[in-house]
Amino acid sequence: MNVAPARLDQYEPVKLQTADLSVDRLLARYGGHPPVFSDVSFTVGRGEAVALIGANGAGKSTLLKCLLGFVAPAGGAVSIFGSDLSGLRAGDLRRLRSGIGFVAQKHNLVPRLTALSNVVHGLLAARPGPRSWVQALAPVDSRRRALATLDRVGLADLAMRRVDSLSGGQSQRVAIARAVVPEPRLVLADEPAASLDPAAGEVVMDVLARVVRETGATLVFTTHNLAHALAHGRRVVGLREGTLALDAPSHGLAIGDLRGLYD
Ligand SMILES: Nc1ncnc2c1ncn2[C@@H]1O[C@H](COP(=O)(O)OP(=O)(O)OP(=O)(O)O)[C@@H](O)[C@H]1O
Repeated sequence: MNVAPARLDQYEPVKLQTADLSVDRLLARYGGHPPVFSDVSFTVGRGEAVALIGANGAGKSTLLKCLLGFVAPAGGAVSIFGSDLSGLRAGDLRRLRSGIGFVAQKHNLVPRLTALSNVVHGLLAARPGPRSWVQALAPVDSRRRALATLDRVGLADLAMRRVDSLSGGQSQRVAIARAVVPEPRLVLADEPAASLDPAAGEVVMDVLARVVRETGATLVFTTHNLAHALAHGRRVVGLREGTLALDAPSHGLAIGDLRGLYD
């Protein structure tokens, strides 16, 4: 992989005070297994969109789990919104997580509920404790916000349809609406288009990137689709052989530059 050192040198790191997340010499492992990766450091600035790529098993999902605090670092540190996750108590970690929107490869919507109800749930889930009761007592406001968000992902017409009657691409757009309706400062997406056909995948990635950009939120998404990585990531971060092998602005990269990550 010959792009890594040059690209890392070229890249001007974002200033720490504007960072929404930073990963410093991160080492992740499961139990007594060898590390998934080590010495991974990068910073993502407020409002940036970053694509995270790498071969199967490189550790992309593990890295997202570290960012959410579901996998504790075995070495190094993860900071989100300026807080070192290792220093947070469980309640504070839960609160921090509730400020992060998450889109999974397979949507985790409630199939028997309408698209609208699923998006309303996104609002309630983001307000743990007594405030969720406040929302529950103000369903008109919640439904109005949820409907406006469904409109932004192009699904206002299908708001009252049960999710189990929607296509995979439509469901994934509902999942995006559910993730962004509380206006999170950070959105993480783990292969959001991977289970869709190419056309639906394009639509989902376009919608995700646009809606996140419109809210000014920061986006980190994993993908195996290198065209999606270059089109929707302002930066591309690559994992290979257990460490960071690429961190570069996407505008100077071509798909061929990324193939070395998969050798
Ligand atoms: N809960 C777990 N317990 C033990 N090992 C795990 C666990 N989750 C993942 N791994 C291992 O960690 C490594 C990285 O997995 P991870 O899912 O993070 O990779 P990935 O880059 O997201 O892969 P893919 O592109 O296939 O989704 C793999 O070797 C995987 O088998």
